[in-house]
Amino acid sequence: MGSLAAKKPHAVCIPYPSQGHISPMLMLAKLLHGRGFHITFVLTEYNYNRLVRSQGPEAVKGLADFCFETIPDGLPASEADATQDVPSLSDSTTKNFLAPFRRLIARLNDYSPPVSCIVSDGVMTFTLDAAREFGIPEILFWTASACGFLSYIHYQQLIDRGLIPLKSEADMSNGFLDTRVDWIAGLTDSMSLKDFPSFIRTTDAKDIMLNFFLHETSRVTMADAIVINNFEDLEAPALTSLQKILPPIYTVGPLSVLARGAVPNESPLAAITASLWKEDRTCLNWLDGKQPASVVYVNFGSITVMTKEQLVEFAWGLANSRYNFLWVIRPDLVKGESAVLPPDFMEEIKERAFMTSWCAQEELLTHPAVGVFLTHSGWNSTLESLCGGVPMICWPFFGEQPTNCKYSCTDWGVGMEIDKNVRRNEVEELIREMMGGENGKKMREKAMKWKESATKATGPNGSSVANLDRVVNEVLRFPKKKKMKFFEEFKIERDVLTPYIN
Ligand SMILES: O=c1ccn([C@@H]2O[C@H](COP(=O)(O)OP(=O)(O)O[C@H]3O[C@H](CO)[C@@H](O)[C@H](O)[C@H]3O)[C@@H](O)[C@H]2O)c(=O)[nH]1
Repeated sequence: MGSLAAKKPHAVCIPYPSQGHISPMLMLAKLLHGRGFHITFVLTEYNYNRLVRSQGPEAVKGLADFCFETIPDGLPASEADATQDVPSLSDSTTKNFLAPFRRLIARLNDYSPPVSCIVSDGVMTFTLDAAREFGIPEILFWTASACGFLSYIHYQQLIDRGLIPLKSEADMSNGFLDTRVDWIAGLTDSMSLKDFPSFIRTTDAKDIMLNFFLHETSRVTMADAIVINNFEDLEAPALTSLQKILPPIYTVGPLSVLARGAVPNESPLAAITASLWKEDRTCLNWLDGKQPASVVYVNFGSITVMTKEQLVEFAWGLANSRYNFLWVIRPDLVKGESAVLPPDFMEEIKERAFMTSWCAQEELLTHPAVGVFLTHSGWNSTLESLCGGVPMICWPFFGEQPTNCKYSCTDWGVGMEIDKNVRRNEVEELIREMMGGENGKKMREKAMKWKESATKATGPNGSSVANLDRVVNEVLRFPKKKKMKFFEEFKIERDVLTPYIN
């Protein structure tokens, strides 16, 4: 190993193994590479193979100083091009990932610049044990909203107050979820239980996802710093609260904007994308022929599933609105079956719709023809929509999506929610209101304001740029001695936690 290469800081970047986490981590990795880091990007074997199938072998070839490595995910082998079962995968990350991850770092230390820091997904905190063992700093990357993070962190308090787990299944629908939660500093006052990340909706104290988040959030305090895909103006109150209870937390987003132009077009890195499905780029050409703000864009991200009845309600709502629409239907969108739409619907919409199975969403949301985004409120989608100045119709599916939806519809003033039990009339009405009504106009203006704010944060002298430089210089390159006071400050009650783990 040449002496220059040996001196290069080496960051091992490891995302949680699903699309909504891999994409922003890849952007962060590219930004670190641009700041002089040797990068090892760790994928599960399953996702590595998917990336090769969707993008070709070039996608993972990398560069001499930007390498892809794999670890197994501990789940039964599969060649499917579908999102894995989230509870099984999450459970496996806590049980099966540490040993191969540790072996990978030891192996990397033998033949590349020694690993000098870890950049890990915020819900992959097993990596903190490896960082301790190798005596290197680690930052956690929280890929979702600050309001989502703050809500997850308070799961334990919801348990302590006897609010969760739910006492019976009836609590899901008898109004109990409307219970106000107005005692968490930094969360909007009108929060109720239904706005919390969805894993509280269980009667089982041993529920895998409830316990996964209790476990993960109890360990985040061990990190040297936390970075979040966000910008200061959007979530100031939640960020201020998080700052009081966590290690230093830095907003470094929206990464999709910050990463734009960070890699020169001629660099082989520019072509590397993390899309696990093959992108259909022809939809961008279809949009080119449409009037400004005249198209409804529909996409539910990489994990959402629905019943075929729900699919049909969305379909007729879209058709009856009479607007043009571009609908991305993932092959695994409908639970347990393929997504088949009625022939009369296909006939009805053939002149004014474009349907495909996966697209270059971030690019698409900056297209002037897009008027509204019908979304599941995943955090990347929400940010990409704000960065495109596009208001949203929200149909949250799970995780912190109800929290993102709540904020989109209230504090950020950019969204309207569709009832879980989706009906075609409601879809039609909301589309009409958003595309042609007074509310839609106001929300579009508000979304444009957030777009300006995001552009400012990621532009020259922007807060996200400055924050990224601070993390790089103060934490990753020249780490100070670890401060262990956070545990005491936050008072995580491990004894209370224990019964809920395992
Ligand atoms: O046709 C498509 C559909 C999606 N995407 C991209 O895929 C990502 C999807 O991410 P997101 O909108 O956050 O949705 P999920 O895939 O559902 O994301 C998971 O991860 C997010 C970040 O932690 C969480 O906010 C969500 O709740 C969680 O479900 C985005 O960058 C999209 O641009 C495409 O490029 N093309």
